[in-house]
Amino acid sequence: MTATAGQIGYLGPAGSWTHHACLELFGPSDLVPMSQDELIAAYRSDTIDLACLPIMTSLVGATPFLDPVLDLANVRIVAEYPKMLGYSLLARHGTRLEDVKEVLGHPVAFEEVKHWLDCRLPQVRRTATASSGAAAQTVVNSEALVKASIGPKFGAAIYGLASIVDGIEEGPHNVTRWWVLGRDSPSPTENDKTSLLATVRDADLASLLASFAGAGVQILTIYERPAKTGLDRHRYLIEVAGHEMMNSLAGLLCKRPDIRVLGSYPRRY
Ligand SMILES: O=C(O)C(=O)Cc1ccccc1
Repeated sequence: MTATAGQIGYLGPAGSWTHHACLELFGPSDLVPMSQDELIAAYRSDTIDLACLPIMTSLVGATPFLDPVLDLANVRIVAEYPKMLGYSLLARHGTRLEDVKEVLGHPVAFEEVKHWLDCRLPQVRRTATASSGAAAQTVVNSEALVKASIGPKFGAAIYGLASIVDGIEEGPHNVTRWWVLGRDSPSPTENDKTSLLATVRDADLASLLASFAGAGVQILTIYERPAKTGLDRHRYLIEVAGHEMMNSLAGLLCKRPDIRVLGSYPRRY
């Protein structure tokens, strides 16, 4: 799928959780479904204005989308979007639960419904797909009434499927967090968050953290990610309260040019 400037790329196809998030955030106009690689490439080459990706969930932690975003040389996070997800099992009309021989879904989705699948469909084959939308699309194109997909219920309306069981997620605590990537950080508000990236040797981690405390910058959370250059060095996604224009944070960033700003945006949780 190609896109022109002015459009919003999302992990597609239609019926994915990311489609669902984008409909809530932006409405239906200008949304362009893409694969993960297409989305990253389109954002990098400026052929879309915004890119929406799920980067972590409260059950699974970092998703496979986080590191490719952190790998981008130029990235601006312009919004975050947290959402509690309720999963459904979708199948072609006429399929009964006892007919299902194969369940399709995104690997992250499988972890979020693992408990239900282990209890109710323990013998059924689990097949990974690129998204919940791709899973629903495969099910609607299948011949026999033996496949089902896991994902948002609205996929049933999009593909003419039936929702045969709702509420199969492990919950009610499973929240997914999306980032919207754009070009310019939004102006400061009363309640912002800034995402930072630093790669340091393990021996230098304590002094990195001390520099935040010394500047009076409140760390909200730290995600350790592989630096990919050896075992004794890690990449840290550090999220702090406030906007990058805030004096305390701006002062810290002046003193520590090794800390990269990924974006400042209104804090949603
Ligand atoms: O598979 C999808 O529909 C996605 O958009 C990715 C995803 C998978 C699981 C939880 C949240 C997002």
